Amino acid sequence: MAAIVSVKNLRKTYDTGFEALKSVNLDIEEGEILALLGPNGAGKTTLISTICGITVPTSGTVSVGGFDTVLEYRQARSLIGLVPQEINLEPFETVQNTVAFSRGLFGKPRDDAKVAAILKSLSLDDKAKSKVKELSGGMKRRVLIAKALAHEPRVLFLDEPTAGVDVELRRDMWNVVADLKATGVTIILTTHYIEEAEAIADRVGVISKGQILLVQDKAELMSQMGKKQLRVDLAERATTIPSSLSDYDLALEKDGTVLVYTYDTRHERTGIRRLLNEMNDAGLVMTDLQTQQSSLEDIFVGLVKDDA
Ligand SMILES: Nc1ncnc2c1ncn2[C@@H]1O[C@H](COP(=O)(O)OP(=O)(O)OP(=O)(O)O)[C@@H](O)[C@H]1O
Repeated sequence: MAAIVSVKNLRKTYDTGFEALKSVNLDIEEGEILALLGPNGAGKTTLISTICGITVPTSGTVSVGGFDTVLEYRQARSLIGLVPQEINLEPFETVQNTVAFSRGLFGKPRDDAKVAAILKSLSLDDKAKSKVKELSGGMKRRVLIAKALAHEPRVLFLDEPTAGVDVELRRDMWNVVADLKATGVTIILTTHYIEEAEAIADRVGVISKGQILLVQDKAELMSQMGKKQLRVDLAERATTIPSSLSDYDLALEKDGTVLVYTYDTRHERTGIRRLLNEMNDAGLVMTDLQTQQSSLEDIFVGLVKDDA
């Protein structure tokens, strides 16, 4: 698949001297959902607003649909829809006008049918004539998305779309995002919530302290999640792993006093019983054992901690 957004060596240092982005490189494929995960202050909003051309980069380039976001701002910006973190709607305006007005801002001709279709796709058709202030929080979030889609962008950025919303509304938003993807829109969302990335992303990027630490296919990350470890305390320190145990994914830790066996929980047989027998045959005496599961959360926390 071709990259619709290409970020090259992007740096952003704010006037305060704070380096919010440190040479970020990222390609976003057309039609994918990419979730950018990161702790508070990691630089997620800075990255999104720089890609969208709202924040000017200190150096580096961003292209969207082949257009440079600084040199060809208008063309690039017309391909982008941005759903901000904060609800920034005009309370006394109707839903329909809010969306139609936003379309006009991008120089698109008036098209009532198009606006109606966008509202319908977000189940807002029966609210078209309602004033924004009359809507529930969930409906307002849908209006924000409708507004961002008004000029028919090809790439939609959602900055923390479910921050502070209840579980039901979060799931509702996930369905909205999945429906949008089905229409061919490329979606980039930032989130604090690991389960959100798990639920909807095709790829997951982890950002910390202004750097992208990893961008990986979610299924691959999930397969790492499926890994479990058995940690066996040994009665005596071992210097090498006996060759009779070479079929197992084993490592020695804690100066040879702990043998760690990594296995895939999705396999029907873990091989633990056989391993313990074979360890016994090889003369390795165990004094205790524990198992631990690595999760996306562990991977994420580990990455962010290593970066500290
Ligand atoms: N206009 C600004 N001037 C100076 N520093 C800024 C500015 N905007 C953001 N920062 C700093 O840059 C860092 C990254 O902020 P950013 O909002 O991009 O992070 P984030 O990952 O989106 O965080 P959150 O999840 O809390 O929204 C933070 O330390 C923030 O204080």
